[in-house]
Amino acid sequence: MSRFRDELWQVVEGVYAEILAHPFLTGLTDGTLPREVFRYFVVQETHFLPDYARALAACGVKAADPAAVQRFAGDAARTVEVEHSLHVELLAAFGMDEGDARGEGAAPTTVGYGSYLLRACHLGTFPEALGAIVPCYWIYARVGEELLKQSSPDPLYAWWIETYGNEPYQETVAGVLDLLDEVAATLPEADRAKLCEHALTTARYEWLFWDAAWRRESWPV
Ligand SMILES: Cc1ncc(CN)c(N)n1
Repeated sequence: MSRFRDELWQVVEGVYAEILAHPFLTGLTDGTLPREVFRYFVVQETHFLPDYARALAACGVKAADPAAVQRFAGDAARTVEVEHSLHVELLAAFGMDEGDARGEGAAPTTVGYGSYLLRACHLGTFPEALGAIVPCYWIYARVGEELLKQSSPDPLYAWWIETYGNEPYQETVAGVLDLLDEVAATLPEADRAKLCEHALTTARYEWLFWDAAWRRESWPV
């Protein structure tokens, strides 16, 4: 039986292929990614992750099913516990703390991506919120799984890869994809199309986020 996730993957897979081919990601696995580019990425993650956690919590508010409410509320908390903490530890490896990261400010792509997620999760329906949020989970899980096959000679990069490639993160994402299939089965075609549109936009933002780090994007004025 065909699953909605397979349909959705067809929508984002071209973007995912570009992500895997991006020099930021190939540089993570072969260890050639300049540390300064990774440091920039970690700083931007410390700006992004609180908005991501807020978007997850807002997505949970929209869910009708108590199990879905619990999932997104729990994932909002885990984002802070696991992902944000990882990035605070990575900052420490660069001799920085959260205050230093805040001092560097959020780049245009970070502001744009966080704002888009918050907008979709606050102003959209539950399926729209889900569409916007799913690529954040799924693309990181696929990237983690793929990169873990090679890992990295750089211990900092290997640590980052393991967080997303390892079982706990993969299991979390598998649960969200089961939920996605269940929800999509109840939706009219027009709502599924909207869900896919949001997913394509956030998948593109995922590419942009890595690309912005690669370019060390800053506000031009
Ligand atoms: C930009 C971005 N997107 C997704 C994830 C995975 N939660 C993340 N940590 N950062």
